[in-house]
Amino acid sequence: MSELRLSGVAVSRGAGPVISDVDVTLQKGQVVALVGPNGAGKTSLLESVSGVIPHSRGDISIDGDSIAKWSRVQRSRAGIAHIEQGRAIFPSLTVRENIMLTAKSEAGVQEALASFPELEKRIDSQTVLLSGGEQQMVVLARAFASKPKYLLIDEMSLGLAPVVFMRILPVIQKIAESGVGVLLVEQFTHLALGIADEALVVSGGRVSHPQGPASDLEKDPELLRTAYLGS
Ligand SMILES: Nc1ncnc2c1ncn2[C@@H]1O[C@H](COP(=O)(O)OP(=O)(O)OP(=O)(O)O)[C@@H](O)[C@H]1O
Repeated sequence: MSELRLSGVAVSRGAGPVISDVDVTLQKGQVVALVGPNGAGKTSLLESVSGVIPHSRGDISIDGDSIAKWSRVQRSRAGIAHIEQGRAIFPSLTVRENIMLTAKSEAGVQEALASFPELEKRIDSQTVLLSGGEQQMVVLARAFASKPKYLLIDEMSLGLAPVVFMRILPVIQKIAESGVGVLLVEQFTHLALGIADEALVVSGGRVSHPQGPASDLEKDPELLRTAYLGS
């Protein structure tokens, strides 16, 4: 089965677990939104999947193989890409040079650019000269050029106006349609639910609404509010 699976995962930081008992299944081509209030443990969870920090309980597997003991590099080679919070670009490099870091060849850059037409005209600009939204496109293009199977995205909208982020969302959707499983952590909950196939809510270090159709939460503000409150 081609899927990234978290089963009963807990992640500890310092004194004890910041998030526990999380089950997530992410299939290729699917967008799963992981939403919840600040401090709920979303970033910690993504970090435990890509191997930035270890998980303390449960199991994480891809395509049926446990990756619990794998290093960050092994997970990345197996196809897990992680866009961490903040604009992780190299500002003094051009857009082409940034994408080349993962694409490795000019053909790979061209292939990535086909999904990011907005970047084509800026390809030889220094990335620092781009707008915040364009810089996030570069971050996405670089992740896409690494040909991930699973892409973890942590709050790409930070520092962006919703209207700017709304230009990025269809690109994330297109990446998923190309066969990548996307686990999306996003502060603009409704925008994330709008492109997600499935969603779960975490609150107070627990899953307060288990993974299910994103439309259930999108259409029912009371259900979403209750889940955010953690009850
Ligand atoms: N490096 C760290 N060391 C110790 N505790 C941390 C560390 N990073 C986060 N925490 C704590 O872990 C808990 C979960 O934080 P985390 O950033 O994972 O949540 P989040 O849901 O992503 O929140 P936000 O939306 O604000 O980023 C918080 O109580 C936070 O204070």
